[in-house]
Amino acid sequence: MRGGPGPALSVEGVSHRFGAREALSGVSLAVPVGRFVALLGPNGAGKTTLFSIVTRLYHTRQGRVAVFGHNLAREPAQGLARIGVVFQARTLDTDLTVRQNLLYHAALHGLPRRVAMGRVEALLARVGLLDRIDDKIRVLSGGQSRRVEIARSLVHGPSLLLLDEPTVGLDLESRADILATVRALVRDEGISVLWATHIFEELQPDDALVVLHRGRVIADGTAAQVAGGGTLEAAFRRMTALEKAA
Ligand SMILES: Nc1ncnc2c1ncn2[C@@H]1O[C@H](COP(=O)(O)OP(=O)(O)OP(=O)(O)O)[C@@H](O)[C@H]1O
Repeated sequence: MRGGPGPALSVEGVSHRFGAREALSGVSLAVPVGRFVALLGPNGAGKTTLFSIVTRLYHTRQGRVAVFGHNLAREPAQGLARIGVVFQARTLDTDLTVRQNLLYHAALHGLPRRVAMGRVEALLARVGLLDRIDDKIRVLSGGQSRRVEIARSLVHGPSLLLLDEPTVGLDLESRADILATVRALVRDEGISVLWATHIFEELQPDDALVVLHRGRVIADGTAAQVAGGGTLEAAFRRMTALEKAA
């Protein structure tokens, strides 16, 4: 089932501290159903902390997070079942094959093996890696491993995909490839996506964009609106300079 009440992801007034350090301060954003939303912020902006809250790795004490209308504080299982995640750090077992990694993930989600086998093959075809299904992860390139992680994140049939800087460390071609794969999931399958990045060039003018800086949302709109007629990078520098001066 896709859709349901409310946006795919709704974050309202979320704050988080690590001791004295405030990593997030009153962050609100939404990922509408079937949209690609970019969360743009430099290192340390709070992107990973936000992902950790949305995936319930960290407990939210302040604010509210809802996934397809399920408040994660009250209905965590229903909300989390709809989420697929590609973490910033690599999380595949390099000594197992592509197939074994994905089947293992499917088993963790309680999928019957026969259903899982079919789904794994379909997803690998989707990310262009069906011919590598019996290769060990260790022989794949960085970009190919990322595509396997994207396939794995979809094995349990989520409708909201969270990707935390999935293109970091990849060459230009692999970056473009990963981005195209994810945009196709949005366009063809109606998956809702929150894509965290610090790379301005990954955005298209009509992408929905949330700019995070030092734990606060400093801009929200389409990339073209936020860029304000210039480049996104120039707009970002202007906004953060204004903040420093304030
Ligand atoms: N476990 C932790 N303990 C203490 N401080 C932390 C912890 N995790 C993150 N922080 C701090 O919280 C702030 C936000 O970090 P976070 O990793 O969320 O940012 P980010 O936008 O994901 O950055 P990056 O692009 O480098 O991953 C930073 O100041 C960071 O040093």
